[in-house]
Amino acid sequence: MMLLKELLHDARWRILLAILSSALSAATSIGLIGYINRSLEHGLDDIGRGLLLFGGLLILLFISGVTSQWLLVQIGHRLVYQLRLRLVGKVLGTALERIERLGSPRIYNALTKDVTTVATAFKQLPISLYNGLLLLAGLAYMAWLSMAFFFLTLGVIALGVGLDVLLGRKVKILMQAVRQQDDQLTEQFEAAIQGRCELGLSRERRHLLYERKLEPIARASLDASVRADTLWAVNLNWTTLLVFVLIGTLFFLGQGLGLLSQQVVVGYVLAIMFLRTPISMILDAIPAVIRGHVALQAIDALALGETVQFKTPAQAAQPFGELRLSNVHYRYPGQSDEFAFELGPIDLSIRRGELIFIVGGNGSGKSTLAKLLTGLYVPTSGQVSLNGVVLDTGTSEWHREHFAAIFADFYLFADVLGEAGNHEGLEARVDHYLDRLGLAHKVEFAAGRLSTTALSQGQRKRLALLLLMMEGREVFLLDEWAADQDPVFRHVFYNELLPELKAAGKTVIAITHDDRYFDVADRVYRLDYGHLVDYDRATENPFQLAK
Ligand SMILES: Nc1ncnc2c1ncn2[C@@H]1O[C@H](COP(=O)(O)OP(=O)(O)OP(=O)(O)O)[C@@H](O)[C@H]1O
Repeated sequence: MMLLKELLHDARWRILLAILSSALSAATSIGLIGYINRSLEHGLDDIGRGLLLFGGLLILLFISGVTSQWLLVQIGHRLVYQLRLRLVGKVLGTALERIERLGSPRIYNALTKDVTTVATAFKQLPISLYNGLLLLAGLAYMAWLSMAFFFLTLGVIALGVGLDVLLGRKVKILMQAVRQQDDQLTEQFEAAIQGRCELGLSRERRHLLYERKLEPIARASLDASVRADTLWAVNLNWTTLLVFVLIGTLFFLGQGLGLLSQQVVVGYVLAIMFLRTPISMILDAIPAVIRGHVALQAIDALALGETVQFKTPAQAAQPFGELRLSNVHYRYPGQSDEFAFELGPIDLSIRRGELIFIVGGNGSGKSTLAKLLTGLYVPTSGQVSLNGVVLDTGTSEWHREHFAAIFADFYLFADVLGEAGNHEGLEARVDHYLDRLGLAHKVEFAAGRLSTTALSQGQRKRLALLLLMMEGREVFLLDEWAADQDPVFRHVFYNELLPELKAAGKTVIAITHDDRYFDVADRVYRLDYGHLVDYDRATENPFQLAK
């Protein structure tokens, strides 16, 4: 909700102007009805003056209506634009642990579905505001016609609103369920797309996904949606019924019992018939507004961080000197049971220009350690410091500025960025590395972009290495980079590229299992279920550790 409040605050002047022009438009509409009613009752004394007044009111109605709608439409679309940008900004500014915990389906749904739902709701708000003002003007006119009957009208309205509130609550609960089911559905959609090879091979797995996972969630979502819309349809018909109850009472009191004058009856009937449209438009808008509210709650529940800042950190990245870990422990958030993985205690110091290898079995904590070293995770206890500056939420961006990494689940961007954050003057170096990495025949570099990223896994990793070389960071972290390379290229990597990086003053931390090349490293460490120990190249074999 904070996000919406901020955005509404930014648009407060536009909103005020829109309310004023909507009020003018609504007052003019009611003025026109009053004028017609008065003319029916008293006749027209002066046709010229009457036409002028009627024409003037029509022009005012047109101008104020168009102005209010123009302003309100702008507010609605701007809100979508700002909401999208702020939300992506917040995702970019949120700690990696939180993003990993939320999972991609929830974030995708917030960025795509929730933003659109909030937008749809917000686009209803201006229309409802306009219709609400019309309704108020109509009620004021009714009160002026007959105060006694106006109180009766208020009683009928209270009956209508009472059911609205009651059903609105029920509808909201159903819509919250539908929203949760949306996340579960997106999870299954993701499985259907990402698991296409496995699903293509296994009829049983397709059956499981379609019949036992997807279909029950889709059906529950269908049932809840139908129930919500049916409840609201009942409400709409109840309102129509109340409108006719009001008109019937009016005729009974006026024509039957003679308690109301002809002018009051005709005025009321005209006003009620006129107000039927704004009333039904408001009621039509309510489900969309409830959905918008549910979507905003879903966005809030993500508990994203602050919007990312694109300006350079106050402290500029300085030459890398030393990375030090002192008594570092790390536990994944929310993991507290006895089976939870814990990294640490870890004490380690890595100095400029060193080539460090880390080995260890599956699940021993190598990737977790890599994220701690690069500042993507903040330790649960103990200290990580770079050039003596302790890593915390305030310094983590500055810390990260020193690193470039290729993780096991890396994403390959097609845009190439140099040290200055653009692609100017990179052509010769990119072409040189495309050639060295054996990709010159497959990939071209033009206008700052690689011509393709649709390559084999080993080739994609080579392109990732090229991007990393261009960024000019001081410390490289490579998580099992060579695992997907052929023997020839593995040799080039360990015997040519790594020594070249070291000679250029770069610091390289490589997670690897390639014991044939361990002699290239200055130091080799072994991770043993979260504990870091020195690895003895003379006596140990990394593959025994994986047992
Ligand atoms: N996002 C996460 N949330 C909770 N636990 C996690 C998460 N990621 C990893 N773990 C746990 O942390 C432990 C270490 O995982 P990590 O990925 O660091 O191991 P690794 O040594 O890199 O393994 P591998 O060689 O298989 O890549 C594992 O037991 C894993 O279950």
